[in-house]
Amino acid sequence: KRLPPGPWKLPIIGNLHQLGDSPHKSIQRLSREHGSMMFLQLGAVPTLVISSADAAMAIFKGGSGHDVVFSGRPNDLFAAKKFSYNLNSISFAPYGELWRKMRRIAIVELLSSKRVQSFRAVREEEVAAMVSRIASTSGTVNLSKLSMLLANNVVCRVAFGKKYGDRFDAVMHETQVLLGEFLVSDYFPWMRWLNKFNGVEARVEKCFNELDKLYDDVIEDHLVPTRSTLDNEDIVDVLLRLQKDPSQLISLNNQQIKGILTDVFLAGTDRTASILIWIFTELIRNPPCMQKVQAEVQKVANGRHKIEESDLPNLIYLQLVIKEALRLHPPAPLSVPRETTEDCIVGNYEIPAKTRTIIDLRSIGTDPKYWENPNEFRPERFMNSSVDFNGQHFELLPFGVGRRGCPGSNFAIVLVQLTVANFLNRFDWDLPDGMSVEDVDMEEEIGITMFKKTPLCLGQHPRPKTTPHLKLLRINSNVAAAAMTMML
Ligand code: HEM
Repeated sequence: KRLPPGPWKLPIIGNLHQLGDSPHKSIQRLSREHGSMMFLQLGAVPTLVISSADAAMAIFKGGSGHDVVFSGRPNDLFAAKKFSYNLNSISFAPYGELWRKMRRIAIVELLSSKRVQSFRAVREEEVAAMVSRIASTSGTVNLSKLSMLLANNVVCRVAFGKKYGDRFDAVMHETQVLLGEFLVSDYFPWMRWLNKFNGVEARVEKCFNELDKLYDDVIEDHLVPTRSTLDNEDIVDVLLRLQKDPSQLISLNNQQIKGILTDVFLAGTDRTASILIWIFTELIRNPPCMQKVQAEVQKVANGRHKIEESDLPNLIYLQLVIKEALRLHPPAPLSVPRETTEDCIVGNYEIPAKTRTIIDLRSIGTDPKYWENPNEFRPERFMNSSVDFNGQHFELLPFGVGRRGCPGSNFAIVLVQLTVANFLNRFDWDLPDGMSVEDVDMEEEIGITMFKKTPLCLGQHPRPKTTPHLKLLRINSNVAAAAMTMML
């Protein structure tokens, strides 16, 4: 086969030894040497890495015909298979009828603009509660921890109707760890027996059983006959309603409902929290951007303590800041792995069926062909630019691309905007005493979501309440002048 180029490989392990502790960085480095379509042999798994906008375009641009072939997911990742209820989730279902029907439910019922809008009160209440919590803290706050807690609270209420607190936190954290862990059996399927001896299987079973029990409890809470969902269905309500609806294309079984809940939970919590942390990390390192975005937020707040969702369309610079953070720090930098469903030819290369495909979203977002000074945080680059993260612009793909692209971007972005805006409206932020901008640690911890390795701890200083904007005062003085004239 005319495979794409790649580094030399060792017998049996292939290129695995070249990935090291930070696979996303090693892959980026190797791609620079071998090209933006690179072939790696990871143990027994043939792997294609796509790392430029042009290479992504060659596969996913409408009309190339390859999008479908690259829409499979691997079906033999040990932890993913278990936590997706044996591939009964949107993220891990094989490309085909089941996936299509579940994805349709996600798009039409769970994550549509209307549904996201119906969760507005939850977001506003939880962000306000977090602002009060920060205000009552003296000294520095751990923004990494609080971002995670906030995202978790919102997703719990939106998905389950109430917060489940520590019980959920712990089990979700362990699920993430297990999904992100390097497992020998994922690269050498004949070594699956190893998971029994190194404790992985026991950990996965324990964690899965806890999660499953939790879902059972949540579902039971939703089945009490007195429960009223007239005005505000949560995601479990919607899924249970669809389960009973004979007009649906699919009658979801409980395994599938739980698989979808895991999708929502993992993506909704971690990826949202991760980008919040990176946004604040970049703002604290770039004081002019911080001042500019804060000035914009305060202008729009016009003396009010709260930024509401109706204010968000007016926060133009804030939107550029979020786009720029997603470009430099896509929360899933290597996306969710794909697998080719059949042999295909891309450009000059032959790509065999069952090739695992990694889309290196970070390399794409920093492709020097499309981005000037790609590693600098410069939100202004998006001014007067139509480039967006909706999967249509191949140089910016933080939410992935093609038919398996992320269906949850609306859900995430509105919470991110609301949180950043309110945190900037209510507080000034600075680095803890003795720390300078150069000391901010940018090291990343790669799992299925890429977090900042060391927690982001910042000083917060409540902002004094400002008087309403001058324009309003001017209106008031005009009203006063008119009243005076009338009196005279
Ligand atoms: C900042 C937040 C988020 C980012 C950066 C993100 C990113 C991604 C990426 C890169 C993928 C893989 C796409 C591909 O294969 O091309 C993905 C898939 C997915 N995401 Fe998100 N995501 C986010 C938030 C969410 C939220 C909030 C939800 C749901 C509540 C969600 C649900 C999903 C699902 C279900 C898939 C699998 C889609 C499929 O296989 O058909 N995501 N996401």
